[in-house]
Formats: sequence, structure tokens, C-alpha cells
Amino acid sequence: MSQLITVSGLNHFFGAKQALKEVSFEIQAGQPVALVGPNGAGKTTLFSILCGYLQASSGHVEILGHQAGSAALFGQLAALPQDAVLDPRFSIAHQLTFYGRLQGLSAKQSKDEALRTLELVGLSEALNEKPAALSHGMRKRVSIAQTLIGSPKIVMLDEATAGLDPLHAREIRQLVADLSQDITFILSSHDLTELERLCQQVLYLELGQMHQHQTLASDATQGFLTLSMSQKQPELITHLEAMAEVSSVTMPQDREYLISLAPNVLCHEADIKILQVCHQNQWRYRSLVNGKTLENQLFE
Ligand SMILES: Nc1ncnc2c1ncn2[C@@H]1O[C@H](COP(=O)(O)OP(=O)(O)OP(=O)(O)O)[C@@H](O)[C@H]1O
Repeated sequence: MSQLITVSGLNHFFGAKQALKEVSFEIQAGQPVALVGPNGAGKTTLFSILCGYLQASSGHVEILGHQAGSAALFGQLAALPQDAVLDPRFSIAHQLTFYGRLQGLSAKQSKDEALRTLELVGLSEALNEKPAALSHGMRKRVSIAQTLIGSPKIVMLDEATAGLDPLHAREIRQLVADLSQDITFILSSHDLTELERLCQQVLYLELGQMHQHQTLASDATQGFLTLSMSQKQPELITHLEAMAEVSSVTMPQDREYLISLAPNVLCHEADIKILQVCHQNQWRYRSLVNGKTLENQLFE
């Protein structure tokens, strides 16, 4: 794997307000990366610095071997801001071709890129439509197509699924997963559950500080199962802790149980037995997944 982004000792001030404090991390090519954190944590500030829209007060940022904002990164890094909108007056073809031209492509190349990127997001048929003829989710996919023009290596999506219904949000997640072979996506979101399904690397910002930089699906998640129930079951913990395969059970969230397995017990050896216990007691469960949820990893 090759290094895409290296950030070290990054600080940013807006007047007296320090939005980023000594932020350091690295991103390798490959899996999508999640940037999460509460409101005001500094996510947009960090995005803006990586994109070169904002110059950091101090610290070092290297992207594909260049400084953030360097002309050498033109076409290599693309970003979709949270509030990006399509122009209602022009067709999708017109707008995508325009972005190709802005990147220095010829009229023919720009048209080809518009077609290619629309095809990548599964919207070839929208080429001659105006934005108003498309659903919210389709417009989001067009905006993502726009970021793919010129085949960038890194694409940053700020709140890519905000405001979308679950079906459209799933389409966007699937799209990112499908394209991740060739492009490294950096996704910012408040929705931990969404990023958990997509990303192995998680950058967690809080009050301008990078608290976590960890890889999901690591050894830390082995030896755990997360059981979500339809209703709270007061006796569930006692029943499960009585099983030889289970070492302890906690309830980090309402109706969600984190099951720590006994040493050397594998998830697939315990999961059926746990579901049998639910069945015998007529407890309705919603899901049983291997490992800890992202939320439990970040906030335990
Ligand atoms: N232009 C600005 N002038 C002054 N302060 C700013 C400016 N932009 C951001 N800030 C402050 O910097 C901090 C980080 O803001 P930022 O927008 O980066 O957070 P965020 O994590 O993106 O938040 P959200 O999830 O709400 O979008 C906040 O305290 C914010 O008030």
C-alpha cells in the first residue's frame, strides 16, 4: 500500500478560536476512510485544509508527495462539499462537461468524461436531464460523478448521505464501495453506523483534537458479538453470561448488547447458541453481528 496523505502537527486558528490542535495522521491508498466527530469538532476545517481551500496556521500536510493546495494536485484530489448544489438552469451533461473544461480537458474529452462518470454512478440516462427532473439521491450521485471527472486518486465527500432516505443512502454507500478499488474516499459524517459499514480506518475529531486513529476489523474487534434486540430484555445478560462461550455481557446502548466471548471461542461457535437462547426465551432480536459496532469502539 502506498502513502496518500501525511498530516503532522496541524493547527488552525480562526482569530482566537483554535479549530485544530496538533492533528497528525496518515492515510494509505485502499479502503475508504471515515472522518467523524460532533458538531464543531473541526471536520470541515480539516477537509478545507486538505483540499487547499484553507491554509493551516501551522503544521505539515503532504498529499501524494505534494503540499496541500499545490497545482500538482489538480485533478488528483476532488471534493464534494456538504452544501454543493447543481445549477438548476443547465442539463447534467452541460454541467459535467463544464467541470471537465475547468480541469483543462478538451470539449471532446470533457463530453467523454461526463458520459464515463455518469455511467460509473449508474445514471447514464440522466445525461440530458436538468436537476429538477432527478430525485434527491440521483442529484447526489450526479454530484459524486462530478468529483470523478479526470479520475482523481482521492475523493473527499462531506456528509454525502445527509438528508437522503435510507434507500438512497444505501445506493451512495454501495457506489463508494464499488469505486473504492481505484479511488480512496474520505467520508465525513455524523452517522457512525453508516461509516462503520464502509470504512476500516476511522479518524475521530473532538474539539479540534484527533482522538482516535484506528482500523476496524482489527484484532480488537475479534472475540465480540453485538446483539440488537427488538425490546429490552432484563434477564438477557444473566442468561447469556451463564453460557460457557460467553465471558461477559454489557448493554452500551438501549437494546444493544455487547457480548465478550470466552478465550479462544470464535464468533461462529457462539452465535447460533446465542440465537437459540433468544428463541427459547421468545426474545425477538433484530441483528447479531461479529465484532463491536464502531460506536462501541469509539466511545467505550
Ligand atoms: N470561518 C470561521 N470563523 C470562525 N470560527 C470558525 C470558522 N469556521 C469554523 N469555525 C469554528 O471552528 C470550529 C470547527 O468548525 P468546523 O466547521 O470545522 O467543525 P465541523 O466538525 O465541520 O462541524 P459540523 O459537524 O457542525 O459541520 C468550530 O468551533 C467553529 O465554530
